[in-house]
Amino acid sequence: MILLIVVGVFSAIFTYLWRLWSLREKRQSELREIVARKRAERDESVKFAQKSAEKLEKSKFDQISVMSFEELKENLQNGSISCLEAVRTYYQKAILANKSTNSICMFILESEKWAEEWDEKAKNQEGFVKPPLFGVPFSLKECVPIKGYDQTRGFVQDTFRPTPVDSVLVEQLKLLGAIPFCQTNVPQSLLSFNCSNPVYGLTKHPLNPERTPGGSSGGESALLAANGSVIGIGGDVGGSIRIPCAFTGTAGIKPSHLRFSHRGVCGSVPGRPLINSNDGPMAKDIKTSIELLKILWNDTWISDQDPYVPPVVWNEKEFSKTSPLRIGYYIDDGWFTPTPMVQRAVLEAKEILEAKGHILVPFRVPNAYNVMFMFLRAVCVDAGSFLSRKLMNDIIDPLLYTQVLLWMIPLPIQRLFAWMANVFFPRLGNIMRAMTLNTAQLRQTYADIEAYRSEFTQLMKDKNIDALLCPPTVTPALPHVMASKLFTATSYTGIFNLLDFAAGVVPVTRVCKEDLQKLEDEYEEHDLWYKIAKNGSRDSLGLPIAVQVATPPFKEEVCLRILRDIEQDAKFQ
Ligand SMILES: CCCCCCCC/C=C\CCCCCCCC(=O)NCC(=O)O
Repeated sequence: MILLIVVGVFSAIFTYLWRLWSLREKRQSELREIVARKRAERDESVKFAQKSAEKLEKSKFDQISVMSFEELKENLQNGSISCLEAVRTYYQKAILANKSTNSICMFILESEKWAEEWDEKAKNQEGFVKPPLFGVPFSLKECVPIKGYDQTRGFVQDTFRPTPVDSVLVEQLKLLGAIPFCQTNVPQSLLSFNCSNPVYGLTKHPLNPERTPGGSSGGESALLAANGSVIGIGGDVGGSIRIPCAFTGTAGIKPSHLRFSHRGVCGSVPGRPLINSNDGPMAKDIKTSIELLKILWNDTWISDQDPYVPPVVWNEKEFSKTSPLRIGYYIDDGWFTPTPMVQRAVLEAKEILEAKGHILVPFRVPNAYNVMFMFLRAVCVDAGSFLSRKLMNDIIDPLLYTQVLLWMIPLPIQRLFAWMANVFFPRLGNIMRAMTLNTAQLRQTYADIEAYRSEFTQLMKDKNIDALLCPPTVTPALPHVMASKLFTATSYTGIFNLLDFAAGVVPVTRVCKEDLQKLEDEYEEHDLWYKIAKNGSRDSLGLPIAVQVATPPFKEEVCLRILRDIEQDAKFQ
């Protein structure tokens, strides 16, 4: 009798598990079919762009392909090249860049027609005045809403659900004459700084296919670095513009969150009120982003569309001041010591700024140990359950396994691990306590973030500091698999989302032999994360290294002025 009951219970459990497994397998095979359809659609879009590009004369391609953003704009304005020629040139350049990087999700098929329409207006419409970005092609991170295209964020379940309207930023760029011509790749969920997802695959660093171009705007950074685009739009919740730029030697800025509209913009986790994200420009240099932002913030068009955006226009007076600034700098935030190459870059940028007359003073990040804790708790507002649920209903990208595994551990067990980890790996212990257990804890963290914002900005005021200079992350571009394991290296970028500062990066130098020697001799492996950082930084000779500049909200012009000052004299090539 007992035996029968035992056998019955076991077979019931087995049947239940078997059904669950079969359902999952069925779902996975449906998802794989969807991926195949989406990839076929992408291949078609590449063919379309290739066919269109072939219609462009080689001499025109050679002429346009070497133009900077400024030159492109000028030549389109004076009519020596047409919008269609510019777009076709960038189809060709992007296809080439995509071959080595896999950075493109989709070409925007209407871009050819939009270019023709602008050319037609310029030719035949009486009294037509060319808008300032007339015919300039630009690329878009896949999650930036553009009408008629998916924003999957790397989730298979979100394919074939095209968005019905453009984001305010895309609408503005189009009105100003710019032509969105392709969407670029992201990591699944966006909450990572590698760049891989089951829909579009793995994006590779243009200088080393074994390494990541960063994330989550990694398709943008790879495409720009491989000369496939002249300007792109990325998005940043914890470093997603700045880390990809730093890894690939490109430049970009995340403005404070109220300088652009957020209407219809879908980030990684919706509903995280105190970790403020923004879209922002990315390009080969900061000069290009400055030119673009001057145009976008020329008037109050954005706040006329979206009353939540204050009517703050470009402050040329602030940008073109020549008086010296007081800049706080640090090479270590007290949470994660950067590798020697990253520290050297900050010191070199400091010298450049001092040579330009600015005053650099050491700055210590207050309460650094708590910043990453607050950041993670306030990003994963629901202890990761929104993302876990989405991921469980999808094909999970292998590069996300570490993160997913951590989220899957039940909260009480996370706390138990935290207690044990405190003994041999205190930083992990700190992080394992980060997921919130209840709304009271979350409310307290919001209160702590608000208090931290006050403390931080007061400290800057007391020390009379206008801006901060610091590393953007801990290492050069990492091998693909290491990025999601080192998610706590986002302390350098995440802090400025938590503070809602403007923050941008410019490349300053490249990894040299002395850096690698110092890495071996001096960089200590206090725990597993340091070990990964050290390992990931080996064999990185020649990879770009950037610095980060941050300023309080609505001081983007000061941030850009400093980034420009660094860019002008940095010996980065
Ligand atoms: C038991 C502890 C579990 C901790 C698990 C944490 C898993 C990692 C979660 C977040 C990592 C934070 C990385 C931040 C990268 C930010 C990238 C970004 O800016 N994305 C843009 C966007 O989200 O829209």
